[in-house]
Amino acid sequence: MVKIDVVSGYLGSGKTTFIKHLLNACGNEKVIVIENEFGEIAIDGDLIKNEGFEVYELQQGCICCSIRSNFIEALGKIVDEFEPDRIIVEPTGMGLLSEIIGILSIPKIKQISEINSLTTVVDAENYLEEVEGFGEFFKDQIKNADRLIISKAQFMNYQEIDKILSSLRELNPNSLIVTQNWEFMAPEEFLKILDNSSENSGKIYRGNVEAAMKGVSSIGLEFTESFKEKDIENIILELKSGKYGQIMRGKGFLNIDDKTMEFNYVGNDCKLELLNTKKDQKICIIGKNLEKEAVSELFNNL
Ligand SMILES: Nc1nc2c(ncn2[C@@H]2O[C@H](COP(=O)(O)OP(=O)(O)OP(=O)(O)O)[C@@H](O)[C@H]2O)c(=O)[nH]1
Repeated sequence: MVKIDVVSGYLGSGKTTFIKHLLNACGNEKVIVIENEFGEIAIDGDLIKNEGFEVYELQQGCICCSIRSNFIEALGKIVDEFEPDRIIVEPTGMGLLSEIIGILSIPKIKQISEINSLTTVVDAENYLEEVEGFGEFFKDQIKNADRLIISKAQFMNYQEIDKILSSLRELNPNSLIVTQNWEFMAPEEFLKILDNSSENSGKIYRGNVEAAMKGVSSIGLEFTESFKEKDIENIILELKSGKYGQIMRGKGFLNIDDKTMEFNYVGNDCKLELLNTKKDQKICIIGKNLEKEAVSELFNNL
């Protein structure tokens, strides 16, 4: 039986980062990662392929709803063709863990695989704010998990972490909760989190996300010309202003002053990190009431 590990979590919570740590401990296993992206431009798959791992990408919709059948087909195909020991599934940040559990429980999938772990990554820096507007997503992802992994805990103080912990415990009293700073964890510890047994209530909670999903869309942009640092700083300020809609996530690769940078917009903050490999320039932006044309002009009319 192929083990399936689902790594869910809200937009930008740290799912791909967690998976990258985890893969470093899977040396002797044949692992395939299924990456699901909400938008038409794939970013996470590139980040994992960069590290030399096998990735199967499913784009333009969530595997839990609009491209559910593609997910079922992909699982069958991966098991048949690659015979992996383990499949790690990263749903989109808007994915519903309840629906994914439902899919993994259909007889056709249960015959070839078994759920090993249901992890939800919780972003310590943004959780309390984001849960206000997107509570039903969080409830679905947190209540149905058997492991809750807190990311970016090192940036918070004890009182803030306590507040997050009591909120998580209220939603899910049984699950394992990990608050360690990832930078000090050995890769094997990440794997142990998934492979040691843990519990959840066994009841499936279905989030009612219709209201939270209203007006959410994404845009994918590709570029050939390099950017100047000053231009990107201005673009980030503009995106933060709210004039272009509520930016929920931005990610991708940009050439800035001849350097390849990873662009990461999470919460209301944006980070640019230097990459060692050259990349095609592309970004994906997800937002509520997104002014797509204006966003495109912002990047293209410099
Ligand atoms: N320092 C630090 N940064 C983190 C941690 N987890 C995530 N990040 C940063 O948070 C940003 C988003 O992380 P990703 O791993 O891409 O998040 P994601 O959940 O895969 O994002 P989506 O798939 O787009 O929803 C990146 O800039 C990461 O470097 C952490 O524990 N520590």
